[in-house]
Amino acid sequence: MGIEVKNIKKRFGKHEVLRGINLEFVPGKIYGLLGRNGAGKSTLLNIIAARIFPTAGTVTLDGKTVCDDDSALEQIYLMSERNLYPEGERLKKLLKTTELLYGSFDYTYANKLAAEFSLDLNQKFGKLSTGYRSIFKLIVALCVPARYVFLDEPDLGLDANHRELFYRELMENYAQTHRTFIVSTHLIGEFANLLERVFIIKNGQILVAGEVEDVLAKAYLIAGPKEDVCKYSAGLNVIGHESLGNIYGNYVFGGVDDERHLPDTVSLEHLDLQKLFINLTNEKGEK
Ligand SMILES: Nc1ncnc2c1ncn2[C@@H]1O[C@H](COP(=O)(O)OP(=O)(O)OP(=O)(O)O)[C@@H](O)[C@H]1O
Repeated sequence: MGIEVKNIKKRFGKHEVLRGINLEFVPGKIYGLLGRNGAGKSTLLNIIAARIFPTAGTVTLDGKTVCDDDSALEQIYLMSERNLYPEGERLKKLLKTTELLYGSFDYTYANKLAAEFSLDLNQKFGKLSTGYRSIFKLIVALCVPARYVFLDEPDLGLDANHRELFYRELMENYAQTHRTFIVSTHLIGEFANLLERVFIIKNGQILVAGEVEDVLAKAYLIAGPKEDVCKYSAGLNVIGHESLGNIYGNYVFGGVDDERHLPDTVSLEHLDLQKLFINLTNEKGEK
């Protein structure tokens, strides 16, 4: 069961941002939702959390339409990249409001996290720096009882030390609760090892969906002298290339058949998630 997103379309005026998105989030996994700036990630997450309505399509949780069903809606929490909290409100009061909305809230855990991140919960939200706004929103996201937690750019403004701490806390929370986390981020390199499944969104559609391991198993860099590389890559799905001096490289997605003879001059290695993402989404003018 889990969350099923079926044929979601979203138009802002003439701009068709989402063009028939289909995806599924099953319980107990960590997902990455990746896409370039303006690809439509936040729009999609806002639709899933019923904050905005789609032009077409449905979102269900265990078969119940999320926007019509309060019991389904309270199982979903979206940490937005936008700051939706009143600037003049104290953080403690904002935690109370969250508790009222979600029925319960883990204050012991929130206090522990606040101490770890050196966040004073007596402060007003408007007084926080960009990084501390993210930290506060992350604490809320980790302490609400929702089964599906969507994190939209959770790393916004976090320094390297706080990012490490956040990754650690996220994994610890995941190990203990087996909730589903869906992370939309541009820090692909840092998140790659934490993600189990990935969706790559491009031009308002899902371009790649699957287990990170399976996706990367199909992604290669073929490198060597240009002529040999091009000969070896003939007929493969070449998604990009690069040259460094005499060495030429083709990026390939979709696998390499075993029958091909690899010349001694050519090397074949797997790509990491960030390199694959860059090459799949590189076209100028496309998102
Ligand atoms: N309320 C709105 N009215 C009009 N256009 C909108 C609105 N919200 C989003 N858009 C447009 O939809 C497109 C997708 O925006 P969205 O914020 O979903 O992208 P994103 O993938 O989250 O981008 P980023 O990584 O830069 O945050 C953009 O072109 C944006 O300008």
